[in-house]
Amino acid sequence: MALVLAHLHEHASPYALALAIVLFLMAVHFAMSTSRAERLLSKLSSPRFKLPIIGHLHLVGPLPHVSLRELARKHGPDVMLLRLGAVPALIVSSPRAAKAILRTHDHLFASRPSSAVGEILFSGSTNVANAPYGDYWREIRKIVTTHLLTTNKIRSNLASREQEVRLVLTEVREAAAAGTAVDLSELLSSFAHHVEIQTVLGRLPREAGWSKQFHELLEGNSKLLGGFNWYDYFPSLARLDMVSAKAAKHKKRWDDLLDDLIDRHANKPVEEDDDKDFIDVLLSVQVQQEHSLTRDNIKSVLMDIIEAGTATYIALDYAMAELMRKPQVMAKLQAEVRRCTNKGKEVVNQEDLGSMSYLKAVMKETLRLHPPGPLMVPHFSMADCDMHGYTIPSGTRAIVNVWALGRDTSCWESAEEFMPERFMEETMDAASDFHGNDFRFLPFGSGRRMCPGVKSVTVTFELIMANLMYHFNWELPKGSPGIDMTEVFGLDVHRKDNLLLVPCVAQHT
Ligand code: HEM
Repeated sequence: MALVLAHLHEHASPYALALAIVLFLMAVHFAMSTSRAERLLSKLSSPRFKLPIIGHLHLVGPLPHVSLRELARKHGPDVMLLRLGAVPALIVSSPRAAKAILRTHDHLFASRPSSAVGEILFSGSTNVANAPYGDYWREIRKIVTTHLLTTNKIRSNLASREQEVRLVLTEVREAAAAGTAVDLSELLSSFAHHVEIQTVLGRLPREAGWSKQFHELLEGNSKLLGGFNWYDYFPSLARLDMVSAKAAKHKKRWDDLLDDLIDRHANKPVEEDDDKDFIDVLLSVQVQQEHSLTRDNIKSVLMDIIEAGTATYIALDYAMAELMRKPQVMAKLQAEVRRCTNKGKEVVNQEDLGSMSYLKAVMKETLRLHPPGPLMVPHFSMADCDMHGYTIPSGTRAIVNVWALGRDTSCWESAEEFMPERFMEETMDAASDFHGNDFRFLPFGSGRRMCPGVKSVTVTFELIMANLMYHFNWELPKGSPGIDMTEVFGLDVHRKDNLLLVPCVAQHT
């Protein structure tokens, strides 16, 4: 390069020479910073068997949370470095390391890595979950937490939640009367998504077609964004037309639906503050110009909220599956719910839930064993930091294996067993919660990027579970081989098979 510059010095114009010098300096800077980051990362523990181009990707099986735990046991129980294609990733597998990333260095690790497909689907990653750390993320996160996920708003949405519960109960009662099985997975999925759709669209009358469209769109998201996607690890390939075109086509379908819904809201007057659904809120924020939100920003945030129903459904499905595998736990839960609810109630409501401590323990235990996002959403560092004697360079992706934390045998007794009692008052783990303070148990994450939906999910989970326990007894269909807990890894981790159960109306009601 120096020879080329000397040659240019003799023969080229001053302008070309200046340009060449700038390019040369940029190349030197890039090479130096890359090699510095590489040097720092190479000090971290890492599996030896790395292949050209794909790095360690071949060591990650179809259930990445499981393979990462096995690899961590051998190569880095706290942290290890994996080369996932072109991307170095810090795999965090112990409470101590999770605390370092999500508390001690939370301010440095609070960004998100960019994802080529996420950029297209969320109009430049302008949803809350994918937005890089900065002013824009702070603004939209504040809008979501102050207008949608407050205790008051959750309380004012209770009527619509209870209405969704009623619809589920009606379907289950019909199956009970006919003596047939219900597809509880399907029913819970539709319930959890409707709760979120209702929050977003509340003011519009329910139209059956939307639900189907949202369902298809969410499935599309899961296919494009789910799993250990190769295009996240080979960013330059992701820009190839094939992937981009698919994502752009899918995004167009989201746009058509959301634009229609936003237009309908914009053309209808809103009277009371309490009647405002989330689209109203976002539109009024836009009109008052409190924040510079574009329509694309609004659509990205709506997609986040609608997507969130999936994790709630997965938690409910696992809870019912575990209860069916442990009839004594189900009986104990039913006894509590029936004891704490007045006889003959049509719907167990939020006031009844307060004293149901075993129900709360069942939710915690479900999320300990089956966090719907076992690897959370990746974090991304914005500056160098020192951790356990290593310097982690800026621009490193961190993947926290919360599934492995929840099953760590050095932290939990009988770690693989579904035992809600561990979270009851008389035990050591009773004080443990999922609000991001116990680093053994992080189904909602911790720190600045922690899930803002915790309170909302808790109410939804408790309400529907209490009602299913209060009104019905449950059995497996005749000849059923039992509950299959085989998992599938996608955008979230869920059970492979749908849960088919035969309900029977409980006599006490
Ligand atoms: C069982 C249900 C749910 C689980 C297990 C769950 C879990 C998570 C996790 C692990 C994260 C990433 C945390 C991190 O990176 O540190 C997250 C982020 C997020 N969740 Fe949830 N979530 C659930 C339901 C919901 C609901 C119902 C909503 C809203 C209505 C919601 C809204 C969000 C948003 C907006 C983010 C992005 C936060 C950010 O990046 O700043 N989630 N969630």
